[in-house]
Amino acid sequence: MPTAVTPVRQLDPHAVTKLTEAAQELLSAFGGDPRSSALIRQLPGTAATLSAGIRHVCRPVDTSAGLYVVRGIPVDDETIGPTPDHWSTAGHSGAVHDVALLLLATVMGTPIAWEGQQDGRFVHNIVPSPGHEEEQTGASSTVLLSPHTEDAFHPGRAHLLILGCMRNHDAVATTAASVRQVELPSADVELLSRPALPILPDDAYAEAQAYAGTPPPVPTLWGSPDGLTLRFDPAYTPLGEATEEHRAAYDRLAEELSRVSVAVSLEPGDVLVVDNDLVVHGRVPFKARYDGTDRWLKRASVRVPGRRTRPASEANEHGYGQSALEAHPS
Ligand SMILES: O=C(O)CCC(=O)C(=O)O
Ligand SMILES: [Fe+2]
Repeated sequence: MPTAVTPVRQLDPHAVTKLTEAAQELLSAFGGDPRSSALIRQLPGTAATLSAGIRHVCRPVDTSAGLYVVRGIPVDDETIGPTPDHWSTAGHSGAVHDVALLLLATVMGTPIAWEGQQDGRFVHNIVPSPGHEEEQTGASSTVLLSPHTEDAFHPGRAHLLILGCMRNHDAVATTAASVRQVELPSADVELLSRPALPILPDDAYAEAQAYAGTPPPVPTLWGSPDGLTLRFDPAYTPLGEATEEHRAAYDRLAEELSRVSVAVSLEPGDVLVVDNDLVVHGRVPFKARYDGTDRWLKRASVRVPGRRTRPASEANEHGYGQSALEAHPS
């Protein structure tokens, strides 16, 4: 896999100071709790005070790679404390980074959360957890986290996925592959644009997995007015139910995604922004230490109002009984 030539957008020191101060002020005003609903309500007001420089850095993706890294935010390895060994024990650790991430997310669109995931938090902690090593979720480690669209099972999934790096001593790479860089015969694109198979809720959504409704078949590719987009999660797609022809086309897409895949090894302070309609992401395997020094990411999800990257038919999907909560009305 080639090492990423990732577009990097550098924040100037002035912008970083402003962002960090704004995050700190918000946090102090709401008792140090980044989950405070009053703090979440205040995000648009505070985000509106951020500089034109930050707004420019947070502009939409502008290359076929479909992603970028925002660089320049300092992370103090001491202050953030040890890496938690489960999202549920993260408490307020690294809270100022939660708020900074939410401010950037609010400049880009509307942050969303899921009641059924990480207790409804708007910022998830992605850490390796004992007992979850081999899952296809953010908590795994020893297995390859295969390339996927985030929350692919759901029509309300994020347009943008944001991963903020707190710690990554072993330079464990996130992988990313853009559909805008694959080369596929038009017959494959046509076939994969038909709704043939459902995408089932992933292991991070226990409640949705128990949903009784019939899983709706969804297209894998879609020629949107803004270009080709994808919705892809092979680990949760019942490929055995597809025709041989369909499966072969799906496999060719997977191979192409693997061919164009890049490895992005995040450094503390890096904020990776992935366009979830263009890019599938995953992670290479690694060995967790469980000694407080493990890799630690913070994740936010964003809806971008007015986007035309999804087929209209998605509006009829039940979403397995899950719904996303928006941080503020879009
Ligand atoms: O750990 C990573 O780099 C990515 C994990 C992942 O798939 C996610 O956070 O959505
Ligand atoms: Fe993911």
